[in-house]
Amino acid sequence: MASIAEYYAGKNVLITGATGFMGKVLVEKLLRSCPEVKALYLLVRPKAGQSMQQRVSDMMTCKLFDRVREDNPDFHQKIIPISSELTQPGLAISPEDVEKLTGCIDIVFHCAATIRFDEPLKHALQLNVIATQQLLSLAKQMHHLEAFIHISTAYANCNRKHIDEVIYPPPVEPKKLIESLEWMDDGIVRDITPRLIGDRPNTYTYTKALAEFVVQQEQDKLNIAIIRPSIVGASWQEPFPGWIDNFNGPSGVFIAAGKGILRTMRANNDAVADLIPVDVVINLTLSAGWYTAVHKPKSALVYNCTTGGINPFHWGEIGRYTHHVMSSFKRNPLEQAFRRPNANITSNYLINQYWILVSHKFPALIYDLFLRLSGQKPQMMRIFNRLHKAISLLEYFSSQDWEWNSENLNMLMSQLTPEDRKTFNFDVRQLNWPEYIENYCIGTKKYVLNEDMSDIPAARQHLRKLRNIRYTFNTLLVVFIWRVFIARSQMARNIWYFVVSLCFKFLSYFRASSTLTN
Ligand SMILES: CCCCC/C=C\C/C=C\CCCCCCCC(=O)SCCNC(=O)CCNC(=O)[C@H](O)C(C)(C)COP(=O)(O)OP(=O)(O)OC[C@H]1O[C@@H](n2cnc3c(N)ncnc32)[C@H](O)[C@@H]1OP(=O)(O)O
Ligand SMILES: NC(=O)C1=CN([C@@H]2O[C@H](COP(=O)(O)OP(=O)(O)OC[C@H]3O[C@@H](n4cnc5c(N)ncnc54)[C@H](OP(=O)(O)O)[C@@H]3O)[C@@H](O)[C@H]2O)C=CC1
Repeated sequence: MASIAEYYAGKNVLITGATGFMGKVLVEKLLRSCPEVKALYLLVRPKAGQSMQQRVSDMMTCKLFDRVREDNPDFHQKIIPISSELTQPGLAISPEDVEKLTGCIDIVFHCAATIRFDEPLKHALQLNVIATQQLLSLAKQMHHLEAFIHISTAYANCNRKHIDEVIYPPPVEPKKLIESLEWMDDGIVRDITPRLIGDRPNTYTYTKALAEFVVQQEQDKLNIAIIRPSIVGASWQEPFPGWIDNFNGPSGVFIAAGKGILRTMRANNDAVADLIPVDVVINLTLSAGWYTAVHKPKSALVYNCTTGGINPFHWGEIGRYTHHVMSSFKRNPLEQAFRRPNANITSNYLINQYWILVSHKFPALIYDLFLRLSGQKPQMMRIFNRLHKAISLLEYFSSQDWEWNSENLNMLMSQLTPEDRKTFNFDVRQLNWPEYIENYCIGTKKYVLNEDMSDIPAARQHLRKLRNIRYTFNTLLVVFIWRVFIARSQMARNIWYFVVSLCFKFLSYFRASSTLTN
């Protein structure tokens, strides 16, 4: 039987969401580990004044592609951008491109989605469900299609505690919902959204669940697999450790903590932090593509791609044992930190609120006052308000535990040759969490914030300065409080005089004894 790389040799692959975090890693891995792949057709839209060609060219200059560039400097010849806006009818693909795609595509990877937790329902539905439906219609017209791989999320069914590798009945029939929302204006949709999403926390998980159902409806006509990753984090090994390019999920939290902005967060210390490295997800995705095309399972296979049941890591291990995120950022500090990194995790609402007041709002207020007095625009309170909004949306995921079944993932691993198991490694039993978190933190510094590692001595110096400012501030605060206290209490005054006279006596004694010895 063909190995994975042999299977992809000569194949034309269609990828949506290639400019996104996971899409880029998928493109890179295909080019690097399946060098005989014929062509990658990427559905890309123009964005922020850049044409789709410009965006794809920029993407290929990214450091992520360094290894591919070394192996094959002409790799860009295999990349064919296709203009497409997924929220438009027919995905806004030109008739000529539709003809080209239907004539040549062998396998589809559908990664594109809106992953925002606060996305208005209509837009999330348009992109995550309707676009998936349209892509499936296009896929059905493809003459040689062998597999359709849909990227979902392990949290699509987060209203359940135990999640099997099955497609659960949708909360509502997608077609009916689409029809009903069509005539409603945005205000009405916003008002009824909480009732519609029910026990799910946001429109993202709700629409991803609907998308799974839409995909399942096509399982008789197409060879389908669904990949459900949990919280996708920086790369573990490939193409190099710690690659990450966004603020989503834990990355933004780590950065905010490293910058000394985030000092407290609500999470259940004992709950599993189900992080999964992006390279693991992509290795599983490519393996599932191979298996689906070669073995053509009778019905769509779902692969829960999680770590909790295999190699668990807990939120408490990030927060409580300071050798992880905090110590990593002390060893490799971020530039221009607001305060020294020192974040704590608590599951207690009141304690968290207390620390938000003392460690977030109070310093922000003082800093903004300082900015105002020095003629600058206050900004810290605004930053904290945004941080609190983001954190409140993440807390749902950091405060609970889920249990995912991973039978299909294990079955797939057993089907791989020993060589493929190494090249397309998705065995997270070997993942060393402290090392992974350290590389993750360094990755946020290098690839998200684009900070130079050679600036670390200056960043350390800045942290020392912050520590001295803190000591000075604390001393002044104690003296101030004491002075206020002294002004109001005779007993405090007596204690103060006693301490001062004791110090005075000690100094005189010290001076006298040093005069004698001289
Ligand atoms: C030290 C102890 C730490 C312990 C805790 C660690 C981890 C956190 C806990 C839980 C993580 C759970 C994650 C669950 C994931 C579920 C899995 C999934 O299936 S999907 C994908 C996950 N999706 C997301 O993570 C998206 C979440 N984000 C959003 O929904 C939105 O970004 C938002 C939070 C609602 C904020 O929206 P807003 O409009 O205010 O901002 P923008 O997103 O438009 O961003 C504007 C601008 O700011 C930059 N940005 C974004 N976030 C941050 C940040 N945290 N810090 C700094 N800067 C940030 C962003 O890049 C934009 O910049 P620019 O305009 O230049 O592009
Ligand atoms: N990141 C995570 O933690 C997790 C992600 N997932 C799933 O993985 C998949 C990929 O996520 P991730 O890479 O992190 O997401 P990103 O937000 O990084 O990427 C989203 C991709 O979708 C594309 N896209 C969005 N809207 C449109 C549109 N209207 N037309 C064309 N393309 C569009 C984006 O293109 P553009 O650059 O033009 O905006 C981008 O390429 C998603 O399906 C997500 O649900 C699942 C679990 C966890």
